[in-house]
Amino acid sequence: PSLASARYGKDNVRVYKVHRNQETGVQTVTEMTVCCLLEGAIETSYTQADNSVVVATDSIKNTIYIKAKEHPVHPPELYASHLGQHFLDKYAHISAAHVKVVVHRWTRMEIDGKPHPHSFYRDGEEKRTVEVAATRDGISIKSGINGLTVLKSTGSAFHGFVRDEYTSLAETWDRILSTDVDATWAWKTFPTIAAIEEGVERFNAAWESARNITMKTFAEDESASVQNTMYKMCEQILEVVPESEVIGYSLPNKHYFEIDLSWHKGYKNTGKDAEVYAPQSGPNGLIKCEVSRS
Ligand SMILES: O=c1[nH]c(=O)c2nn[nH]c2[nH]1
Repeated sequence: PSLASARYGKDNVRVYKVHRNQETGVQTVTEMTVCCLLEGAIETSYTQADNSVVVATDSIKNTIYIKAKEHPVHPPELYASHLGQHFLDKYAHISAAHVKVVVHRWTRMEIDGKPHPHSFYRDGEEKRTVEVAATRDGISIKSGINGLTVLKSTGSAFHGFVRDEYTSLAETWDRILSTDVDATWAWKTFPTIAAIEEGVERFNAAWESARNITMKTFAEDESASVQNTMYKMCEQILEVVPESEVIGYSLPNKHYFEIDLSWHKGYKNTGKDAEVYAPQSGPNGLIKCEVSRS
């Protein structure tokens, strides 16, 4: 047997960092969960119990905190790139560092109509994500939004699909559409950290654009299907984020079933009279796509 692939490191490293503006007293917080895995000339640690090539996962965990102290943690793309590049610079036998950063929401409270200097709340379990692969050929970055749960009560249809002896689903011109948005945008590979720092504002701008495009398209599109609506989102993000190369979406179709209540005093609760629905935990549709620039 031979080792086909190997990477190891520390997962679920929770990091919090505060920035204190001494002049204004305004404090800003970032909370993230980090996974950092290393690849390289580490085969003998698996095949021959040779630990001399192992940067301990505990040391990797320490490095995650130290790099958060040394570098900005926002935008997460910059922090993840600094963290990944560190392992290439420090350990000649490491060929790649794979860093995943999941940023949690701490939205500043507005108290009596004013932003509070040091109080925040979790307005949703939506996450901002970054996956970085730092290699000696450059740094590839995939940014994303995960767990943004949305629903529209109309403006969604699904008809004209294959109808055969396996089909029981009724066609609809007016249905609820709900999903948990998992969107990603992969950047052109950056040759160096310097190239990333040059124009670093691109990352926050892209996240804002992707989030706004997702919500606006979801809300305004007279959706013919999840497939077509998500494709429209991809087209727009490619256009608005010129350095993006591939846009991906993975959208569960979280069904809300009509409930026929006609057995009870002839209640009308289906079709255009439907008001009370049964939200389904599963099964759910799952619609995926990746759209590239060319
Ligand atoms: O938007 C949808 N796409 C599908 O492929 C599908 N299949 N059942 N319902 C569906 N809704």
